[in-house]
Amino acid sequence: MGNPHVLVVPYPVQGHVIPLMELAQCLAKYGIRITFVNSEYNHELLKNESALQAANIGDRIRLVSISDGLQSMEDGNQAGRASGSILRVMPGKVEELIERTNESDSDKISCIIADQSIGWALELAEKKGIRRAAFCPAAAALLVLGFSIPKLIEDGIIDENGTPTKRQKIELSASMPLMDSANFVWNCLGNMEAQKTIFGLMVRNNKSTKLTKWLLCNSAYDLEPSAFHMAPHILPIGPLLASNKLGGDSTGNFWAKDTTCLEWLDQQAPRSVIYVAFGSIASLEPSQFKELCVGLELASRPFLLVARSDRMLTDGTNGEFVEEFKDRVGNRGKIVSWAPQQEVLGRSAVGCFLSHCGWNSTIESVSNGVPLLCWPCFADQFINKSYICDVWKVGLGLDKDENDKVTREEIKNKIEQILETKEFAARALDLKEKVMNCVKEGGSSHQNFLNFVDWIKMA
Ligand SMILES: O=c1ccn([C@@H]2O[C@H](COP(=O)(O)OP(=O)(O)O[C@H]3O[C@H](CO)[C@@H](O)[C@H](O)[C@H]3O)[C@@H](O)[C@H]2O)c(=O)[nH]1
Repeated sequence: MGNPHVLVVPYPVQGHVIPLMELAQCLAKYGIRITFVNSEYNHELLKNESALQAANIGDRIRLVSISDGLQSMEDGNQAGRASGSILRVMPGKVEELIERTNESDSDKISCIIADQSIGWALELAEKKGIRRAAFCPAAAALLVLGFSIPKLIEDGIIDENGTPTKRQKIELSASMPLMDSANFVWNCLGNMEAQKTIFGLMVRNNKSTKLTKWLLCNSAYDLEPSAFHMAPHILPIGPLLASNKLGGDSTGNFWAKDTTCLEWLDQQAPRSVIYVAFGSIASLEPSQFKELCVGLELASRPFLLVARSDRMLTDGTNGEFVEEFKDRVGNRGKIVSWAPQQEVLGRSAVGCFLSHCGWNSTIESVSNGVPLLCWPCFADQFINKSYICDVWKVGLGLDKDENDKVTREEIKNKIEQILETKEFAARALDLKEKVMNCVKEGGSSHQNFLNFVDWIKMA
């Protein structure tokens, strides 16, 4: 019997592929062979990524592609539509891949690690008699919220479709983040169709997750003690970061990282720079984007802004505006279309991170002791914001005005407040130490990971 062979199946968007790729590399270090399944579109973006090639551990990680039924990256970013299409097309393709791979006796798949948000992959593993594990790239609190759906219905907080019966704030248990029923992950997606699809999938995924005893999560006991207390079967193995591996760059990026910003950062004073990025999906509408830029300008401090041309600069007028803006701020500001984010957050020049609060961005910031300014846009980002501001107290929220806009004054004021109030940086450094201890040898996340490796090798 050769080394175990694990099939890793992420939900095909950037914020899920990066942490699953980190997990794949951690497993490969322990001699486990990996077949990593990408959608055709993502595969094209990833196959030339130099960091990934460099980090390939011998021949242990093999990237393969299958169709996900989506026509474009943009389709993939429409939560409801994407999930529906993925559900129709991907299971059949993954099944074919398993059958093809298992034709060879020496290559048989011994385990499937499926993204928790695609529970069908666990159902497929069960049908094929293959051992299986689920991995959640988001907070354990999101899983706990999902598990609480029957109780939320029973208590009359939501109806059978997930629609809140009234607007209210709920706390699933003490020290869990407060959740606004208007911002439940399934009902801040923009339309009813998306809500129904995502809500239905969460209910189904709750059931599929029971098909394995391994429910891993990219989090740590020290980050979410109450959530893990409520659902002790969730096992944190995070934060999974490039810096936790043998070293090297973060991998799994769909776009080329502009590393010129690292040289620029190294010329700035310690804790002076505001790093601004909204992950891979969120976008600001043109007038809000301009207001953000003017707010950064008013703050009179160095800033590094990630503005992808397909998300932030969609309106033609933004392009022109950005050129004028760049002229005005000169070397005080740096704009890139995709940053090496994990490396950026590790630089001493970064004083705070203005973020949409995707879970990866949240834990990357926390792991580097960087305080956050929170601008959540959709899905779990509101829960993450609540952790940052109310539970860990390592950040501040950016409030919207009566026109639903974050104004330039609000941006300038909150930047000043977070950089000038020393307690935010002190608490962020304290949290960093606790969290990084979890992934060190002997730490709780590390131990969970080793137990998981042992289980895979028992096959
Ligand atoms: O210039 C950039 C911008 C982002 N990143 C990386 O891209 C990832 C972005 O992930 P995340 O912060 O989680 O944001 P999204 O891409 O929006 O992630 C989706 O997936 C997450 C995990 O489930 C959810 O928490 C989010 O709400 C959801 O939008 C992170 O690893 C970043 O380091 C870069 O490397 N360079």
